[in-house]
Order: sequence, then structure tokens, then C-alpha cells
Amino acid sequence: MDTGPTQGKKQIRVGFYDIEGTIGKGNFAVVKLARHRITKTEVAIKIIDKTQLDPTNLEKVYREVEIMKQLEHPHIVKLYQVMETKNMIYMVCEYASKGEIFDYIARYGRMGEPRARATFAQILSAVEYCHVTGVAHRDLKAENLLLDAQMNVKIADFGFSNRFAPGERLSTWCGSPPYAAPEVFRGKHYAGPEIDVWSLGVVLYVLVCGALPFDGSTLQSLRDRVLSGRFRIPYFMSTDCESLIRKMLVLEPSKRYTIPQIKRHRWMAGTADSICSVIVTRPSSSIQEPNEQILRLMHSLGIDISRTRESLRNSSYDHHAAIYFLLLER
Ligand SMILES: CC1(C)C(=O)N([C@H]2C=Cc3c(O)cccc32)c2nc(Nc3ccccc3)ncc21
Repeated sequence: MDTGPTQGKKQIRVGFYDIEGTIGKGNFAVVKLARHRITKTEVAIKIIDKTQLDPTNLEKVYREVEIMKQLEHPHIVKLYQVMETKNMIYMVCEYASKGEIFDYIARYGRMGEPRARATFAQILSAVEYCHVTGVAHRDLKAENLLLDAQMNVKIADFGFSNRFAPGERLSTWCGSPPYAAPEVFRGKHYAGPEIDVWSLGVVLYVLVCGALPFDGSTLQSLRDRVLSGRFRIPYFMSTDCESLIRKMLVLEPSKRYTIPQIKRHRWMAGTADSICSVIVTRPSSSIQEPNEQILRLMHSLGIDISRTRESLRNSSYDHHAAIYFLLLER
């Protein structure tokens, strides 16, 4: 019994993690703030009760895990470890301590365009990386864009994401209505990236205006607004910003800007040199070429690094991998 600083209050533990609080609750999942007992790093653990899920939603959870295992980018929440029991799945993830961009804007109001540009460039590099990796997020919205302690963007919640392949069409209705593309409202089939671009257009509008471009008191009135493709441009929005948003919120998917076109737009000028654009062209990862310095540090902690190498190679996402990723973070 740990009678240390908690003065006898029972520390709840999951694996090597001490639970410290609750960050959020979903219908079949709860997200807890926790701390790794060895590295003392804060993490966010998404705890899913499998017994509450029907086979379709269970399949979606496993797909989310598989997709998150594949993604490694500075502006995407990192998955460190997966633990599974008969009834539960525990996804140990990077903790974005400053919460949702949505709440940040609700509290501090719209961002000035320079701030919005820097934030949007981070979001864009993460989404481009997903598309290059063959993944469409499909639920991009201000509520899923988190901020870490350094105010960097961390995209969360790949619950709706899916792989897309050129030529293949997806059809599931997903995402949040104010961010959903017209073709999704029309129940049309779509490839994937172009509905993320529409949502990015809505996100950029929200960052700059602090309000949604399309809204409505009923789903029907919202749908009509989206399908009209008309939205208000406030007096304070620059013409360059308006021009970019109008190229993303295009009704016809084939005429909508692609991410490379967005990056070249004059409103985005000056963000191309950010580190992330380098990573997209060469998606190297610390999984394929483990960081030898971290392995040496683990060895000095008495941790078996041959087990760690094997765990990284097999994408086991077990305790060894978690310690490696957590030490890499610092
Ligand atoms: C594991 C993971 C990725 C996750 O599933 N959530 C949940 C939980 C709350 C929530 C939300 O409010 C919006 C999106 C995702 C989520 C996380 N929340 C955080 N930070 C946070 C901090 C203060 C407020 C909200 C979120 N970091 C990592 C995650």
C-alpha cells in the first residue's frame, strides 16, 4: 500500500500509471489524466469499456488504434501504449494540457490573423501528413484540435478516421454537421481528403472569426446554408484570408483546393519554412530508427533494450515502447 504523499488515499493505478484525474467523458469512454511511475511524465489514458460497444463500434475502436499506431507527427496526439483486458481497452496517449482550441477561442475570442496563420499551418502539416500516409481524419473541428503546454496544436480523436485509396470511395456519414462538406450532406460518395479540406476551411473561418461560417437552429436549416455555399465575411477579415477560405469552401469537391494549393496561397506566405513541412516529405519515424541515446538512457535505468527494440519493431505498444516514447518526449 503506497502510504506516501497521498496520505493513505488509495492511488488508482493502471499499469505503470497513477491516475490523477478525469479529463473528459464520452458515451463509452472516459479519458483520465495519469502519470508514469518511472518517467513521471503526464499522459492521457482513454479507457474504453468494450462491453458497452456493439460490433460496429468495437471495430471502429480497433481501427482508431491501428491508425494511431501508424501516425507519428509533432501536431498529432501520440499513442504511447495500448493495454487490453477482457472488457477494457486502455489507450495511453500524449496529454495536451491546454485543452481544446474551441475553448481557447470561446474564452479569449478570435485569433488575429498572424496567430491564426501559425496555428493553421500546424493543423495543415498534420492533415497533409495523414493524407500522405493514406488516412483521412473525417472529423476535423475546433473541438478536436487540442493545445499542448507550448500552445502547439495536437490533433486528437481519430475515431472517425479511415484509410482511403485513390479511386476508392467512402460513404459513411461522419463528422460534426457545421464542419461537414456539402457532398456528405447529400449522402454522396467521396474519396476522403477533400472532405477534410472543407472542414479545414470551416476551421480557418472559426480561428479568424470566432464563429461558424454555417450554422442553423435545425439540421435542415444548417444543411440548406451549407448547400447554398454562402457565408458572411466580417469586416475585419483580410482579402487574402477571404480568398483562401473561398477556395476551400467550394461546393464542387473536384474544384476545391488541395492541401498543396492551400500551402502555396499568398495568405499562407511565410509558413512554408516551418519544420513540419520537412517531416511530411520524409515521414521518417523514431519507430523505424530508434534513438540510440534514449536506448542508452533506458539501459542505464536497468531496462532491457533488446526487448525495447523488438517492441518498437513489432509495434507492440507495450510498457517498453511506452517508456521509450515517454523519454523521447522530454
Ligand atoms: C487521449 C486524448 C487524445 C483524448 O481522447 N482526449 C479527450 C479528453 C477530452 C477531450 C476533448 O475535450 C476534446 C478532444 C479529445 C479529448 C484528450 N484530451 C487531452 N487534453 C485535454 C485537456 C483539457 C481539456 C480537454 C482535453 N489530451 C489528450 C487526449
